[in-house]
Amino acid sequence: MAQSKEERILNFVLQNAIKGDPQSVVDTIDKYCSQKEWAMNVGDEKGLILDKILEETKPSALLELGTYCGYSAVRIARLLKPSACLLTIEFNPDFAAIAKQMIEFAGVQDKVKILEGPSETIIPQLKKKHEVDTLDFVFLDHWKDRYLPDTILLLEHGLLRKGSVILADNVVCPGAPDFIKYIRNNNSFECTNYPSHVEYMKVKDAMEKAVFLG
Ligand SMILES: CCCNc1ncnc2c1ncn2[C@@H]1O[C@H](/C=C/CNC(=O)c2cc(-c3ccc(F)cc3)cc(O)c2O)[C@H](C)[C@H]1O
Ligand SMILES: [Mg+2]
Repeated sequence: MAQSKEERILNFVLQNAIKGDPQSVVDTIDKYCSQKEWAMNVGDEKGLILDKILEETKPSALLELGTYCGYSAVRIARLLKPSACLLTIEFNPDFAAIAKQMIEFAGVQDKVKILEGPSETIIPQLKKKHEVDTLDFVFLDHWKDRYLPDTILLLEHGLLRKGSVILADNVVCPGAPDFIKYIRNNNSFECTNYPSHVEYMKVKDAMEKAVFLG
């Protein structure tokens, strides 16, 4: 069976990165995806914005929507304090399997839990089944037309508290216009836009940070 692009990315990491070193895993994926095959990881340029916001927020309870190959899960986990935990939701079983291996190779498996399934099913289960109280940080990077419905779901299930940070990738390209319209017009959120570029390209993109005001 021919290898998928995602399998090729994982194999390149297994053969070229340093086991147990999350920074080397992040750098190796960026090297492969900028030189060999483009892939929709948040990447190095937007990754630095993500890093900075994480260092400012110092979150303990984190949620990511759209694990894909696990690039941002490793990137986020490498900055977390020992007691912090990232829950990352991925509904494609092949990608979830690749991300699991990526996360374990990076040595961050103690801080990351992959929840396999659709976000709309798993989000309502977070409090009872996954012992979440409220989330300090949410990274949106799944299908762009799901950012808004899933944000509303988080609110409906009482998963955000005063100060919770939502960070959304790709609000320019591919774009998430309904999410942006909603969040910027909702007085319960304080929004900041971070202009950048699509990973590994010169195309304009941006990330949006929305702090929930309670
Ligand atoms: C319906 C179920 C919803 N619930 C769900 N529940 C769980 N998991 C879900 C759900 N919906 C989706 N996922 C998973 O998340 C991932 C999907 C990620 C999607 N990301 C993009 O489309 C993108 C495109 C570009 C781009 C830029 C420029 C271009 F020219 C081309 C492409 C750049 C970027 O940075 C991008 O993140 C993964 C593939 C998919 O299985
Ligand atoms: Mg993205």
